[in-house]
Amino acid sequence: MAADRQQEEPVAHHSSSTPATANGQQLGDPMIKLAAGSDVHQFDMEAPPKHKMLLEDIPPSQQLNLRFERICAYVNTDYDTPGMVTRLKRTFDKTARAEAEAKQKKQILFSVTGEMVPGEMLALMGPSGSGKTSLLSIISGRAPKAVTTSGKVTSNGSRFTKAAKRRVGFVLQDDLLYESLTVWETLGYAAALRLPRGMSAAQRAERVEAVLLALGLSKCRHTIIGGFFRRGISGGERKRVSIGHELLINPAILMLDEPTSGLDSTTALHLLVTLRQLAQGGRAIATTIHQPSSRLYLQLDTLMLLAEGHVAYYGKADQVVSWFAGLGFAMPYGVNVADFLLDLAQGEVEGGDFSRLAPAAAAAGQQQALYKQQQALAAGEEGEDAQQHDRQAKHQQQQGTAHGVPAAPLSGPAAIQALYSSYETYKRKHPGGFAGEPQQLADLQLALEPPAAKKAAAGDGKRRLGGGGGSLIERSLHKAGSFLGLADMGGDKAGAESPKQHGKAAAAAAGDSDELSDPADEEEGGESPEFRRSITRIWSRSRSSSSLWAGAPGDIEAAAGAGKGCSGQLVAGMGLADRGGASYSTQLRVLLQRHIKVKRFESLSSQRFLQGVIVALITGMFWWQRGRGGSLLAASDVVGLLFFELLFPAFTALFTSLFTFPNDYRMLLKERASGMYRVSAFYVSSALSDLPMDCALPALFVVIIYFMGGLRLTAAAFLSNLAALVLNVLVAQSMGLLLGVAFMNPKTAQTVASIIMLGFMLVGGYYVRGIPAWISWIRYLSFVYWGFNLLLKIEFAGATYYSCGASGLGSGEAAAGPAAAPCHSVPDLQAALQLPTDPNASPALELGVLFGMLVALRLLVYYTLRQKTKAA
Ligand SMILES: Nc1ncnc2c1ncn2[C@@H]1O[C@H](COP(=O)(O)OP(=O)(O)OP(=O)(O)O)[C@@H](O)[C@H]1O
Repeated sequence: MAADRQQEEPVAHHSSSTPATANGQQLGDPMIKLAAGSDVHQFDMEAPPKHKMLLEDIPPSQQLNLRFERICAYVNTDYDTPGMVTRLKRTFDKTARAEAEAKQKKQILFSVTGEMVPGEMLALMGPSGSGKTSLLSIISGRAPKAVTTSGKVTSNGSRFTKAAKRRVGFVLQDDLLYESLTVWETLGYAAALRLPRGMSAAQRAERVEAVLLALGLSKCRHTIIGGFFRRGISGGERKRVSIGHELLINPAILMLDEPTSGLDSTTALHLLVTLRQLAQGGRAIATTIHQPSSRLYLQLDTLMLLAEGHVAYYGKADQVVSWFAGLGFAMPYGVNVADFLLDLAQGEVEGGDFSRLAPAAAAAGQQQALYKQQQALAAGEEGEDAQQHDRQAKHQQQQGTAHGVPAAPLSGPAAIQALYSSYETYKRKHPGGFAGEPQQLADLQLALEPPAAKKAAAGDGKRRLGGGGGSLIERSLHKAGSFLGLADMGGDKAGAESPKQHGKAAAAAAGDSDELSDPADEEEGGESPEFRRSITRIWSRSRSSSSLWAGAPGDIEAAAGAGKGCSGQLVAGMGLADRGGASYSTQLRVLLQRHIKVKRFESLSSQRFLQGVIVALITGMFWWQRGRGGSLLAASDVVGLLFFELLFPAFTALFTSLFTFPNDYRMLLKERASGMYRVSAFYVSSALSDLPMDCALPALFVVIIYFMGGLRLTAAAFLSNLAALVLNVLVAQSMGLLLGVAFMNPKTAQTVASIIMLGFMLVGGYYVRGIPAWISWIRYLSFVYWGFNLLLKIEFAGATYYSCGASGLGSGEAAAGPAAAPCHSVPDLQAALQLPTDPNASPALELGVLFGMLVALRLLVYYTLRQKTKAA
């Protein structure tokens, strides 16, 4: 195929040849532009010459051939009831656990085998829900844990190692990018994290430039990605940035999930042209694609059509029409090939020639035909319908002799089954199961056709490939004709043919036009990279196929586990990709910078500041200079002030941090899957990036209320108060992070957090003093309790307060003092104010417990985050 493309290069002069038309479409132009390598770039406004545009080719020695064998996948048919109760039940109740395990599994992929070959673009097509995304995520090692898989994935015939996985670029269906970063920043940070540590900053910048150029993103390099609230780059540009993110590492394998969805057809074409060029540079590319236009379809090399999780076709993209025509499903005239394929895979196309179909397919057809007959009889068909039915019955007698089945057109589930059964039959006879090479197509005829036809087909197979002659562009146009349902690119007969005739003619045309060139021709001009690539491809295909299909046909079924053709083993070596190229310190630095940049538009920070200042001012007004009073009454108010000073910043920090990891979780999973950094680097940098704000807010709060409230006026007391508050805030924040990461659902986390905080507040030592002994231990779990005790010690240690007047609290405390009778100093402040701790005792215990809590919670957060990323 690569060799074919090489031949297609020097054909610019053919651009003046008569463009063929089908359905009013100009066929010639796109083909000619695509075939003529240099003209391709006229699609791109800012495209530089080709040699500059693309990343460096992958040398043959570094190319990767990814083979996936007998991939099966299962999911639960029933959803998991979310929530803590279910989880607790599962943990402690054996029956509930058994029930959960026994939940019925639905098979979504059925023994799918194929390969990604360097130099080729494999398209996964199929109706929605046919399993395209699942297959792609399984072979890339990114399948969610909820999907049970079996089968085998190998690269270059060996285990798909972590090192090999690092060379895989995977573009998700949804573009997962930070909205507040610019295009340049997005790619720049990714380059800093993903490229080998040996690369200099200048080399990395060069790589980013190359990617920007290759994807036509230079113009929007300084535009932010944007999102719902802040407009940024366009949808097409977003998609290209996502692809660029993966291209940075110059991957040997690139997988893309629906890269063209949401794009207009021209932008989608630009994208596929670029992808095709990247493939030609020695990369193996696989992409799921929904409904490509004819122009887009022409970019595809290999096609795997999935129908309800089964392979209905796997082979050359330009042979698919003839393949299905050969099975009796002719493409109607004027239909886009992609539409036709999707209709087929959904059983929307009537057809099926039982004399050629596999026994299983024929059986399905037989059932359907019998059913139809019964229905027709029951309905008492009359007139034209009855005659037609009669004609069909006669036709069945003539055609259906091969398998002894009636021949009525198939549709619906029977047609789908017929399609994949036929492919499975073919696969058993053909190592590797790759359809569409001319010789194999000839074999298909031999395998499926009645004996009389075999002789002629065998004769055809002996014809010298390429004997049909004609220029490359003619052959290319011929191919286009077969895609679009034209039997003859001259266009004189095509329009007049019936769909059935047309299908057969298309089959013949495609068989003629897709002939491999003689390798000797290629060697005339020396061994070109394209030629080497094609050799690699052929070598790798033959090698892998021999290892795969060494057993006799039917071995797969014999080895079946839970499903047909499934080994029942988990896919080997499907762990996360290895670490990224950057050193740990670089990861920390780059992630820290990125975290800070990502928050550049966060109005939350200024809102939190404003909120803190206003609340502090109100508090200061209410407690205005109460700390200066010296009376027991003033001391009592100060206790309240200290408790509030502690609670407010702790609450704010805890509830804000609940969102930290749930917001970043998907990004973390995506980037971890690419091995960009360690979870710990992400975690530490995230915590560090929050630190300035976490310290600045309580500091501001403390400064305002400390002096307005008239608390102890010594530097040591002020700084200690501030430090204690920051420590407490960090503990509260860690608790918020833990709840956030444990539930990953901010709503649930909020509910749990409010219960916990309320509990901690109540047992904190201010509201309830006489907690029943059996439950009083709970306060030791409360960081509020320890923080409050610490603040009390800082404020009241060694201080003298006076009890004045009959109440013992006094009201004229401003003038109070030893001289103001009847005031007297209070010997035991703890007893007088019912404090939870002795203010004169050492604060070491409180400090130790709070530090311990901080460390323990942070470790727990890290552990939980790791577990979550592993389990995802
Ligand atoms: N984790 C899961 N839990 C339950 N069902 C799942 C899960 N993942 C996939 N499926 C089911 O598997 C089938 C294939 O899904 P998949 O997303 O692979 O299809 P698709 O061909 O990519 O569809 P689309 O084109 O709409 O993206 C669907 O029926 C889907 O509902």
